[in-house]
Amino acid sequence: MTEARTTEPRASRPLLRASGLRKAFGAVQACDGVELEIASGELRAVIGPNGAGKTTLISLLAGELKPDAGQIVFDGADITALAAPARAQAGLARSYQITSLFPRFTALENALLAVQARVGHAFRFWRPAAGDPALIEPARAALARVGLDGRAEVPVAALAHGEQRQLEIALALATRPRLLLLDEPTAGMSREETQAMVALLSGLKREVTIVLIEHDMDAVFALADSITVLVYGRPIATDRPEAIRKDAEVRAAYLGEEEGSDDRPARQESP
Ligand SMILES: Nc1ncnc2c1ncn2[C@@H]1O[C@H](COP(=O)(O)OP(=O)(O)OP(=O)(O)O)[C@@H](O)[C@H]1O
Repeated sequence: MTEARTTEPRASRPLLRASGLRKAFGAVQACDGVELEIASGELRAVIGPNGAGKTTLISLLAGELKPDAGQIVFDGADITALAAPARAQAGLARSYQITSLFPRFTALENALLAVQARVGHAFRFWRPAAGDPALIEPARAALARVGLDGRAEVPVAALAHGEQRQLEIALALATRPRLLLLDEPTAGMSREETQAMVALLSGLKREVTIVLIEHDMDAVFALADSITVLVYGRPIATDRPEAIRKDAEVRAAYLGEEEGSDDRPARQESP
């Protein structure tokens, strides 16, 4: 790891700091000089119109995309040059927008694979760890944490969509992250499933620092401690939810509302 540690005292420094982060795809500047500070224990929502660069930002933070410029410091260490697996080992986990589960394996088998990856058995694939309590216990605990303990033996393909999304979060938790990056955890969910996901994330708050990309504004305003609004790859505002709700520039740029037309933002859905 590149150990360019800062001299800042741990208590006062942010858990994650991105500075001058840039990423272009051809002529599209998807991430255009992003500055971001995430405090330990906070739940930060990142919102913005389609194509604003939210997923690109998460991929840069997770180490799945290499920035053209900029720096990412996690817990005082410069992780900019680290690939995704090393960032996961350092405590930075991503849960995916597109499902990354093994559909024919059970929920428990999927969780076991995530725990195996954490303890360094990732490439002894597929050696079921069914008899190993050191793996089974954390795998079952991760399932219980997301409310799937009763569904451990069910193949992923037979789980409801909402349960699959819960399982994705369990897999991320199985790596014992300090920072969890969530890309649209409620995408494609029914109203009831969304409510269950909001309850789950509400329970996880404080246990783990969370950066949440989300289009469902009810979920965002229910969960976020603070909100960053991205437009054309740039944060145009970062503030507490009440202030974001009232911010005229945010409403004009993102929420598409006439100033003062409503007392809360319109709900935006994924396409
Ligand atoms: N791999 C890629 N190759 C080329 N262009 C890309 C790639 N990934 C993203 N882009 C472009 O970068 C811009 C930002 O995309 P990104 O997916 O990060 O936005 P987003 O805010 O997550 O959008 P959405 O809300 O629709 O998921 C878009 O113009 C998109 O077309």
